[in-house]
Amino acid sequence: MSIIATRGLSMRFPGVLALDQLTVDVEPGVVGLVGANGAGKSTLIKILLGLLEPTSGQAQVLGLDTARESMKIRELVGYMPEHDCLPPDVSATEFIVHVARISGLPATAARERAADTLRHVGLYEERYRPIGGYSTGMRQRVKLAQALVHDPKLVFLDEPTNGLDPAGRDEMLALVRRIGGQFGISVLVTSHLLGELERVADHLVIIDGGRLLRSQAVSAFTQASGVLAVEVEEEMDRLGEHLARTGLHVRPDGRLLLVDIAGETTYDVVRDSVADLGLALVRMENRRHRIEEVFST
Ligand SMILES: Nc1ncnc2c1ncn2[C@@H]1O[C@H](COP(=O)(O)OP(=O)(O)OP(=O)(O)O)[C@@H](O)[C@H]1O
Repeated sequence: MSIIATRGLSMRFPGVLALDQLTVDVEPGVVGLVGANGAGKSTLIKILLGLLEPTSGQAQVLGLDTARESMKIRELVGYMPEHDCLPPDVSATEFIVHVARISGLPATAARERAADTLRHVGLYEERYRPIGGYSTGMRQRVKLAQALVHDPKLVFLDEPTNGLDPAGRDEMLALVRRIGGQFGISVLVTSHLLGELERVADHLVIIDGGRLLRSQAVSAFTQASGVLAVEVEEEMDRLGEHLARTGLHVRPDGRLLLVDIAGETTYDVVRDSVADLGLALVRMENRRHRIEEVFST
């Protein structure tokens, strides 16, 4: 079953068409929603949650209609908004227990569930301190915890890496992956950085100006290219010249030699050349496309 299905979804704000006839179906897993700033990502999430009414078209989340069943959708879905408005004077524990109570858990269960959730998102001793003194990374974790505390089937994470330094981004992306893998919760995660979502998503939906550009499994973007990447310990140039003399197209790329595959014999030619020249082969592999390359062509 699709976790998200939209049909001809449009959203017009005064002077801006934020979504333009968007039709897309998404299967369970970690789904990356990619688009430049203003592409319509947050607008789509708000419609899916029933917070905004679309100008036209329909949408379903977990098989539920966003126009008629938004309360049921909110029971089953967690939402980490892009911007935060966390209360500065209470601790993460107090805040998350409060959110758990709002979602209907009794007091003891809410405390247990909040403690588990805060541990899962990587907040430990600091969870007893007031949120006002937290770093951006810690605030993002509190926002993530409030999206997860009611045990949703699906979470919408709107730009979870926003404002984080490279190490903080890596940690947040690892958490996103763990939510999808270890906890078995489907995730719709947005970013304006394609390379970021390429690392954690199973499927990518790419929008531009409110329109669907592509919706495709990450593996389909990164399928094998017709290029062999070869790395030798030393004398890469000598190997390159040797291969060029056999008629192969060769070019250096950092520590790698990229060889256009010209039939099945290419592997043998490279292997034999390395042996003939007495070089040490580090690796030889069929290069995979990087998604960014697919979009730059
Ligand atoms: N409530 C609103 N009123 C008017 N225009 C809006 C409103 N919300 C969004 N927009 C406009 O709709 C377009 C899409 O905005 P949206 O926030 O969905 O983009 P986004 O892809 O999430 O980008 P960002 O990451 O910058 O938030 C933008 O041009 C934005 O200015």
